[in-house]
Amino acid sequence: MLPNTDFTSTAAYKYLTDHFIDIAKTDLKSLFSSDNERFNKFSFQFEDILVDFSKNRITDETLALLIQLARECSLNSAIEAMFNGEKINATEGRQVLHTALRNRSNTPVIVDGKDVMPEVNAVLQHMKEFSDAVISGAWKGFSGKEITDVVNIGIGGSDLGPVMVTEALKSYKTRLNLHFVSNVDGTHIAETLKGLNPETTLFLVASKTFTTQETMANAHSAREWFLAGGAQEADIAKHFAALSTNSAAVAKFGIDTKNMFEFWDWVGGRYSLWSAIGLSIALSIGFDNFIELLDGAHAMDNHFRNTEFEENIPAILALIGIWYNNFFDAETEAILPYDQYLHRFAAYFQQGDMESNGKSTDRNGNIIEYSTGPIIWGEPGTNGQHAFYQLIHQGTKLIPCDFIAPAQSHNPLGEHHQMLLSNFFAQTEALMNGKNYDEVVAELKAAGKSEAEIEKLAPFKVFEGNRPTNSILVKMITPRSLGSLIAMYEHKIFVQGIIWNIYSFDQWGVELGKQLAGKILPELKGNEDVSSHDSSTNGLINQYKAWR
Ligand SMILES: O=P(O)(O)OC[C@H]1O[C@@](O)(CO)[C@@H](O)[C@@H]1O
Repeated sequence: MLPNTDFTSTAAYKYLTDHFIDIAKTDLKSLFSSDNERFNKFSFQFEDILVDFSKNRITDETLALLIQLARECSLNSAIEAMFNGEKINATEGRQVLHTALRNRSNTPVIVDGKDVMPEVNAVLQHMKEFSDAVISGAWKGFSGKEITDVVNIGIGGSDLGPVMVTEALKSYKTRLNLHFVSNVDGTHIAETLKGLNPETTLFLVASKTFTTQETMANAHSAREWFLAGGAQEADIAKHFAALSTNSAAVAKFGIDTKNMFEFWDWVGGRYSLWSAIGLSIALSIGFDNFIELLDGAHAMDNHFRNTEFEENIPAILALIGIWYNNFFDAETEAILPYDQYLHRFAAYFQQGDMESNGKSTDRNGNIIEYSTGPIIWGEPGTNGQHAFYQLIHQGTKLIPCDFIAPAQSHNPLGEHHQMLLSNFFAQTEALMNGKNYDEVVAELKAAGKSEAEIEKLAPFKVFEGNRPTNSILVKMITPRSLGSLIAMYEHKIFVQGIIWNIYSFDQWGVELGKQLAGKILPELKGNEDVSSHDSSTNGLINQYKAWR
């Protein structure tokens, strides 16, 4: 069982709350000027990943208290409960074992009395054989041609992870062209299928439940498109594979279960890219690179499980996040990758974080009185600088930011990478140091501005500074380092859920909308006006009917 501590009743929380004014009176500029060792003290290197959390509003005292908070919330026993396969996803009665999918040391992982590693490895072997065959061209379509295009049909955790990883690792791409269809909006599959050839297209229907409305609708449309292209029912086996836990539903759809890649209920959708859901990744970058991805995550798992919290990177990032979320009332966190290949990284963790910790009921079933999961958002740098950095620098909201960048680019073109990195380094420095009034006045004077102009303009050019950031510098984004980076954030999310005393691995909040959509869908069929809802919903539906 998970620990069940109300973190607001802990001694650490009480001390942090009672002394917040003093503890939070941290001026980053003075913290750095008074401690030459601050960077060395508040940064850790994990393999080829440097995590610099020194530009945060923390002191030794703050960090010690936050770590005490983690200990008072029995974080260690919670970590062991997860890795040991306890049913910590209590409302669904399931274990949480995405770590077993990348358990490259193959130590036994017992689920309901049975070591699951043999079946994990069997699926990996099946994924290897299949991806090798398709990539090599040995796998032929119904007209004898090799596959050129792979379409992954899935949504949420059956889409976001594969999209993010295949984009992030585009430099490792095989000859196959990967496409992703997720939205039930017909445009998504219509646009995707344009220009594809049924003879050389392979569909992966990715769905843990194999019941998700969007995915089933897209899969049926893909099937119709395929059969309309000259193929017979029997040819489906050569062009459709299923990634799911639900073999009965797969068979009912008409996919040969020999082409089914299984995973299990103890894998959460948003934690499933390491599973059969990662088949599109293996096809995109090759199976060996997919294994590298797993290796990197496994290395981070070992770090997280075996490192004291004082040097535990996911735990420290989690605790710093709680410091801002629960003591500074920050409501969002920005993930800002200075790497165009990582352009879907923040989107991935919108599901990863917000579907895990967007909860308001604690593990006792009581309504929570404190803040839990942050709003995750972000775009690659430098684009974000030309879109929303105004607010981050001079807005009224505190937005803790994670800046991520690779030291080495996969596209070393002229000075581009140095320009990118100069911005990466400058932004966190600017957010920390700001620019005070006197500095602004001096700058305007040097620019020849009159006293009147200076008096008018200066207030608008002041930067408060003291705005916190983490800097994550990766030697190069490789399958291994990306695997470690993803696992680092997964464990950060886990730690925060434990301390907030919530269940991070169910997602009941996605059900009500789906339920109501199921009721409205049949009402949209006929032409008669509807009156079964509130006046807004009735009005909208009836106007739709009038216009369609
Ligand atoms: O993989 P599947 O079962 O089709 O679910 C897709 C997604 O739908 C959810 O919103 C759950 O309903 C996400 O948690 C999940 O990743």
